[in-house]
Amino acid sequence: MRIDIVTIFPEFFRVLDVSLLGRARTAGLLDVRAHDLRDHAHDRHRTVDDTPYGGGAGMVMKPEPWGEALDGILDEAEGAGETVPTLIVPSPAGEPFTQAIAAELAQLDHLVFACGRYEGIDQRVVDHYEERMPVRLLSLGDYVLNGGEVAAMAMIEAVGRLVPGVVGNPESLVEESHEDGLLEYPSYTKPQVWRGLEVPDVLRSGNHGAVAAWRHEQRIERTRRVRPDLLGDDDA
Ligand SMILES: CN1CCCC[C@@H]1Cn1ccc2ccc(-c3n[nH]c(N)c3C#N)cc21
Repeated sequence: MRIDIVTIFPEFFRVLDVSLLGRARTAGLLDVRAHDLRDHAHDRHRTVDDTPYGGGAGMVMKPEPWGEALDGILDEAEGAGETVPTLIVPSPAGEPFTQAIAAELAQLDHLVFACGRYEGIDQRVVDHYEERMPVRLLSLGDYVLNGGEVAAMAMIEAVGRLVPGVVGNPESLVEESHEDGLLEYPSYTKPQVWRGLEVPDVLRSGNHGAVAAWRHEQRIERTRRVRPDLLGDDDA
């Protein structure tokens, strides 16, 4: 999978050079490229924002630098005969980002993240590119961030780890929280007793059926307690 990120803070994504996603990049499973939006602003101050039409506080990101940056990525993809990438725009006004959407995006060949700042990106950027490529406005959650970078990072990690081959043991992706609508079961490791707290006996029983049943019951109980909204009416 190729992932392009357009941002005024490309250095923010250097963290993607480490850990699991860093190894995936080295292995060629993920091709992540961060682009500096200011490289596409050609005035002396490399200006990417301006005052909002209609007045109001704050500044809005100008459409021209976005057009030049996104055209460059699209033109390269089209020139290489690749499938048209999907544009992901992190936004508090977007559709809630979920594990199901992460799994859907992990099937695609090429994602482009447009990370806004200030009060957001001129609406005509989304309107224009909806004519050229699939566009998804996605929200990380119901709270306000200062820009799209943190959301893009979270989405890239959630999607990247689902790309085949990135996670060494695909089994570890099964029964994760939200993977099948339930929260994950509690995990334990040695020592058997820590500060007077013991590992549940069933986990040391060697009875795999009993362990599986206990873990499933723990998932349902934890989901019912913490996230009853995830359960159907007859399970809540
Ligand atoms: C604060 N400032 C004025 C109010 C509107 C937002 C703006 C800041 N801002 C600019 C671009 C941008 C993109 C995403 C997000 C964002 N916030 N919360 C989420 N779940 C997000 C996502 N995903 C915030 C952004």
